[in-house]
Amino acid sequence: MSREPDDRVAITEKKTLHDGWSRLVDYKFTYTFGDGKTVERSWEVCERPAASSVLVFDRDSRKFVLVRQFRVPVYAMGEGSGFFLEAAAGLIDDGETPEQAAIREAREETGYAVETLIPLRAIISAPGLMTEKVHCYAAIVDEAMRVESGGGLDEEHEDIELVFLTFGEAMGMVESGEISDAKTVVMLQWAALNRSVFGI
Ligand SMILES: Nc1nc2c(ncn2[C@@H]2O[C@H](COP(=O)(O)OP(=O)(O)O[C@H]3O[C@H](CO)[C@@H](O)[C@H](O)[C@@H]3O)[C@@H](O)[C@H]2O)c(=O)[nH]1
Ligand SMILES: [Mg+2]
Repeated sequence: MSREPDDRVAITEKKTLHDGWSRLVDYKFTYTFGDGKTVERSWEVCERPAASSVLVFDRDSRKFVLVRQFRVPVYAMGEGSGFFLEAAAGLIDDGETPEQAAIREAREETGYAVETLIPLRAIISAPGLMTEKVHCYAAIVDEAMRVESGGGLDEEHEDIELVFLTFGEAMGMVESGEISDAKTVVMLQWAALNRSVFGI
C-alpha cells in the first residue's frame, strides 16, 4: 500500500542543541516506509533564516557584478584560500520582504541602487542540512545607478571585493569550477538561457 507523504512523518520531539548565529535542532520523528513499516529516527537540522540574492548586470560595461569575500566554511573545507566569489546576497531582516532585502543587499555589497528586480526561482541551499531558502533575482543596472562604493557594512566587518565579469568570463569560471557557489551558478546558468534579457 502506498502512503501519502503527509501520513509518513510525525515529529515527536525537537531539542535545541545550540542557539547562536545558527540554531542546531535535533528533530526526533517517526518515519513510515512505503511498505508500512514505521521506525524512530532523528536528524540534526541547522535552522537558518531565508535570504535574498541578486545577480547584478551593468548594461553600460556589459559586465556582471559579483562579490568576493572570506567565507569561513569554505576555508574550513580547504577549498583554496576561502575567498569566495558569489552574487550579492544576504539574510532577510525582520519585517523585510525578500525583494526589499535583495535591493538593500545589492546596494550594500555592490554599491548599485537597484530599481527593478527580475524574479527567478527560490533555491533551497542544502536540503539535507539546513532550512535556508534563497530568493534569487536578476537586476539590470547602469553606471549612473552606482551610488556607493559597495563592499559591505563596516559594522558587520564585511570586507567585500567587487568583481566585474563579462558573460564569457563568468561562464568560463562556472565551467572551470572557479565559480562554485550554488546560487551563483544557478543564476548565471539562468542568464545563459535568457541572454536576450541582458542584451548579451
Ligand atoms: N561573527 C559572526 N557573524 C556572523 C555569523 N553569521 C552571520 N554573521 C554576520 O551576519 C552578516 C551576514 O551578512 P549577510 O550579507 O546578511 O549574509 P551572508 O553571510 O552574505 O549570507 C548570504 O550568503 C550565504 C552564502 O551563500 C548564504 O548562506 C546566506 O543565506 C546568504 O545568502 C555577516 O556579515 C556577519 O556580520 C557568524 O557565524 N559569526
Ligand atoms: Mg552578504
